[in-house]
Amino acid sequence: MSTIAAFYGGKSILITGATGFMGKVLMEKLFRTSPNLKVIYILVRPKADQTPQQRVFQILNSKLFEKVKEVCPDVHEKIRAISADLNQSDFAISKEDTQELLSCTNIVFHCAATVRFDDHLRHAVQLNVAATQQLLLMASQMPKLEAFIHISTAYSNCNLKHIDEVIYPCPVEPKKIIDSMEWLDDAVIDEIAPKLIGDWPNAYTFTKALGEMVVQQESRNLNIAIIRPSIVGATWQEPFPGWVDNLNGPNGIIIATGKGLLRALRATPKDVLDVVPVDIVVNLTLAVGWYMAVRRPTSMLIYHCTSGNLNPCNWGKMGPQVLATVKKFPFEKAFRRPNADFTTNTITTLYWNTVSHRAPAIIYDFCLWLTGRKPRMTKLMNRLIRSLSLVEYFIKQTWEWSTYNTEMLMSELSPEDRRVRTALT
Ligand SMILES: CCCCCCCCCCCCCCCCCCCCCC(=O)SCCNC(=O)CCNC(=O)[C@H](O)C(C)(C)COP(=O)(O)OP(=O)(O)OC[C@H]1O[C@@H](n2cnc3c(N)ncnc32)[C@H](O)[C@@H]1OP(=O)(O)O
Ligand SMILES: NC(=O)C1=CN([C@@H]2O[C@H](COP(=O)(O)OP(=O)(O)OC[C@H]3O[C@@H](n4cnc5c(N)ncnc54)[C@H](OP(=O)(O)O)[C@@H]3O)[C@@H](O)[C@H]2O)C=CC1
Repeated sequence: MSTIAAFYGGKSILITGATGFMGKVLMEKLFRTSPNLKVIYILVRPKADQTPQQRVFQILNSKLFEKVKEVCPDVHEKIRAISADLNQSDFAISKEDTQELLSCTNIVFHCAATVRFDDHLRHAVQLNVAATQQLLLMASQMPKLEAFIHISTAYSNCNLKHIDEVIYPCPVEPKKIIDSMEWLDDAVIDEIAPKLIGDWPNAYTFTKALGEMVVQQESRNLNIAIIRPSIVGATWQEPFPGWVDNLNGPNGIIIATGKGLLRALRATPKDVLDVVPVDIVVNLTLAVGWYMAVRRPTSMLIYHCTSGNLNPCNWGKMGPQVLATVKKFPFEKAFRRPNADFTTNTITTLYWNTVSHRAPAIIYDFCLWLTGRKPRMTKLMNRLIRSLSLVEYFIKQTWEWSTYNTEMLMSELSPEDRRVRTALT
């Protein structure tokens, strides 16, 4: 058994964001490789008229957890869904549940966040900054806590071109932002948000940077690490290739290409696109949890989970591979046969958006209308074009991330663990 997997045996683990894309894969890996762990506490909010327990039941019965049921048949007993809402100042967790979390937790993985690029600043601050501050306060009251792992993003300092594994000071003090959100109304926040966000592209990356500052300021005597993944894509190997459950990041664009919706994408073929599979991010996350708890570094460490300088992939390689794959494995109910190409400037992008995206959608909807069916393609195409405009910032430029700490950690792993966890190189 791997040293890292053995480490998590008998542990009580708290995961926030466990119902999300990354959180599910993290939870699955823990149950599959450390079935003798004691318990995984997950903070779950009620959603779409499902109770937290119903949501957990649905996740455990999904394809992602098929292997877990074989190696950890008592998984239902080992998962503790705690009703919580990180939008509330006290997380709306009951006193009993809070007491159990504080007295039992050994490891915290903080994955929860709002990852939308168009979120209101108030919501992004509450979730990505204030909730992190509140969780750190809780963690400081956990006598058995061995490590606190905070998931940030490699783009928290995307206003810089070269990013080291350090925390960069933000121009605004996080506590002041949190306090001001409590008394400013939405209209005023909308007015001042662009000035507050400054040269960050959106509220998401700005509040993730603030969240890192809060982790640094409120670390007290906690044993903390921050992980910064770049663009996280579908699973590469574990528990099986190609698993994804959302349209975020690359997923929506690849699916839109496969469905024949996307015909033109503004990107420069030679530019490196920094994508990492979610199982690689999770492997690093578990390795960091083990390293921080066992080796106890004297200071907080930041780990970049990026592929650009270890195993670079550029658009000129990624694009044709995606096209070939979606042609080889065609999507059901595709709008058109997949075919797409890069545009390299605003004019050609506007032209192809009109000719290949908007016009065919309008014609298709007109036919739907003529035949008495509800038009829907124009709305979907506009959503896709809007999504592309929001991710364009991340596509049209490249960054350099140093990976010294991540490579140092890899060198500390046993041969067995290194075999499993170092697919980045
Ligand atoms: C040769 C050419 C080959 C071409 C192929 C080559 C491919 C190669 C690989 C490509 C690599 C690209 C890299 C991208 C860079 C990512 C940068 C991430 C960097 C930071 C990473 C992070 O650290 S964090 C990352 C996660 N954070 C996001 O990535 C948030 C984005 N996202 C949103 O911020 C919201 O999504 C946003 C957009 C507001 C919409 O918001 P919205 O309200 O309009 O839409 P919603 O998402 O709410 O979805 C409501 C309805 O729209 C439908 N829909 C949504 N997206 C859709 C879509 N793309 N295509 C169709 N349909 C879509 C959905 O199915 C729903 O349908 P329904 O209503 O029926 O349920
Ligand atoms: N995906 C990516 O490309 C990247 C992601 N990251 C980071 O990884 C982490 C996980 O991202 P990802 O899994 O993609 O995000 P998801 O949006 O898939 O998951 C977000 C998680 O946070 C939870 N959450 C959101 N709001 C609340 C709330 N009010 N109360 C309780 N829980 C809440 C969600 O719960 P619910 O299911 O109820 O909505 C969900 O479990 C984030 O910190 C993100 O910044 C970093 C780099 C890249």
